[in-house]
Formats: sequence, C-alpha cells, structure tokens
Amino acid sequence: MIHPSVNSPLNIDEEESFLLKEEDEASSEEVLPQIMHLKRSQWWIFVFISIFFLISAQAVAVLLGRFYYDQGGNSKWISTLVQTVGFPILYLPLCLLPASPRTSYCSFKTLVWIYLSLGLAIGLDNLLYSYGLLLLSASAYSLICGTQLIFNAVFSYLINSEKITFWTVMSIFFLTVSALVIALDDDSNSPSGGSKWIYVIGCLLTLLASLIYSLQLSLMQFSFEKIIRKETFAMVLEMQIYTSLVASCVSVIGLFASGEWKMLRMEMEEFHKGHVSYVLTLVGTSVSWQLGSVSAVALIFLVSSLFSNLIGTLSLIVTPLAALVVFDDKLTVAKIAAIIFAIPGVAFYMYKNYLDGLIVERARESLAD
Ligand SMILES: Nc1nc2[nH]cnc2c(=O)[nH]1
Repeated sequence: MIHPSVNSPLNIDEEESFLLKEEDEASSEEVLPQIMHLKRSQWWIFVFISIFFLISAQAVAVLLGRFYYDQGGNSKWISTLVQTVGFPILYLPLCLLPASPRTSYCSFKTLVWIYLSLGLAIGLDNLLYSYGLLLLSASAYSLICGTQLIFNAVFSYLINSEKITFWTVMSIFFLTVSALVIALDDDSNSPSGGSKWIYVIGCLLTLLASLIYSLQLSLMQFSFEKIIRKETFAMVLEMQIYTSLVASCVSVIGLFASGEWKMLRMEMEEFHKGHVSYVLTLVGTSVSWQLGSVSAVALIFLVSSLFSNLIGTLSLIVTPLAALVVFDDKLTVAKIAAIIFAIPGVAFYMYKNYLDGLIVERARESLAD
C-alpha cells in the first residue's frame, strides 16, 4: 500500500516505528518509489482523480452494456471481451510517463506468473459478471455484488494483514445497506423471465464472481506490496495492460470455441440503431471499462484493494441514478435512500485513511526532532 496505512494491530508507537522501518528499507535498497515523492496533498489529488474515473467510467460502461443488450446484442463473450480489450489505449500514457529505473524486486518469470494468474481470474470474473447481468435484474445483481465488500475485508485481513478498524466495519456496513436498498427496489423485471432455477443459477454465478473479484483485488495489492515492490505509475499501467491482455485472450478463445462469433455479423445487421451505432457502442464500452479498471488498479496501488472495491461498489449504486437520465428510469425513494447510506460508507473509509496519514506524519516529525 502506497498510502502509509496501519496493517497490524500494534499500538501507536509500534505502528510509527513499523511504518518508518518500511520506508527506511525502501530507501536503503535504493528503489525509492516514485510515489514516495508525492506530497500528502498530491496523494489526495491522485486518489480523487482515480475515484472520479472509477465511478464515472464504470457507470458509463455498465449503461453502454445495457444499451447493447437493449438494442438486440446478445453475445456473452463479446460482453466479456469488451471489459478488457481496450487495453492498447493505455500504451499512450505509458509512453508519456518519464522513464523509471527498471529495477524490480522480482524476476521476469515471476511477473509473467502474476500477470497470467491474475489475467485468468479477471477473464473468469468478467464472464461470470456478464452472465450475472444477463440472468438477474439489476437490483438483485447489486445486492449480491454488495457481498464483495465482506469477501474483500476477509481476504484483506488474511492476505494483506489489513487491520479491520471500527471505521472499516462502519464503511462496509453502510455500503452493504446501500446496495441492499437498491436491490429491494426491484422495479425492473428479471431478465430470467421469472424462472426460479435460472434466478438461483444467476445468484450463484454472481456470488462466485464477487468472491473471485475480491480475491483478485487482494492478490493484486499483495503483488504490488510484497512481490513487485516497484511502486511507480508505470507499474500500475503495466499491471492493467498485461492482465487485460491475458483476459482478452481467454475471451477470444471463448468467443470462437462457443461458436458465438458466427452470430456477430447478424447481430450487427439486426442492431436496432444500425451498424455504426453497434461498433461505437462496443468501442465506447471497451474504452470506458479500461478507464474504470485502470482507476481501480490505481486505487489499490494508492490506498488498498478494499478501498478500490468500496468505490467500485459505490459506482454500482450510482449507476441506477445515471440510468434515470439516460434510460428515463424512475426516481424512487429507495434510490435516494441508497445514496444517503452510501455517503457515510465512503466517508468513514476516507476518514480511516486520514487517521493513518496522521500517524505517519507524526512519526516523521518525531524522527526529525
Ligand atoms: N465481480 C465483479 N467484477 C467486476 N468487474 C468490474 N467491476 C466488478 C465488480 O464490481 N464485481
């Protein structure tokens, strides 16, 4: 975690020395992370930019995905592929970033294993995510996705030794209640057409997607902190590019193996808004997913996997509000209540980060004295 957070149940003095020791180790080994040069105000600016892009880009991606299905699109593998295939656009910022020393703590072979395993997990999660959206109503889907915060808290504790504080628990509680309120506001018909078995399968697949997604975010944080330990923005982009490359290969194989590719020409011809709109919808969805995903990875890097997941879940809550404008959906009391619950949910975790930051600043000051 780049933002100096408190990961173990230590008292304040122990926490300070623990955090300072981590910084000392980093500088003594001459791999002073680019991000360590960030001032606290700069760090907050990067966090807010990432939050903005994660919420807005993911909401646009989900709405465009819904537009694709509404206008006659039907391919699960295309829906899965567009979640990762836009990765080449990230080469542009990667080339523009100042060159950083290539020194990394892990070998090329280890990096390949990390990208391969995380990429496979992302590919599987994206497929399950597409099935979930297809089989469940948006609200039932949000309800089950709310569980990913609880899974993430458990994985963060087990894998990243993240201390679960009072503020973390409050934050998870409010955001889970918020997702629950959206879910109970079931004003959309289930795409499963009321079949009980399809509904149960949809719930199980979405639950599995939530578990895989939470595990994948926690493992990404573990890779950044404990294996790669090369804390530069280029590393964030590389992580997103190469895991997306692997996940896109999985989707392309699925597209051909399932035979869905044969339907694509017909799908394009029968798309209600025409060919150009079909292509633009898919391109727009791909770009939005990339912006959303790279922001999610940036938040893991800057804060933690749990925070990234919290903001992703907030985006899930914001999306029905965006649908009010785009699809003329109804504004219900539940939607307003969901937002009211979501605000303290995010605020509590931000406050936790603020407290963690204070501890580090105090530690730095006492070292300087
Ligand atoms: N399971 C799951 N996959 C995702 N991919 C992008 N966002 C999400 C999410 O919130 N849940």
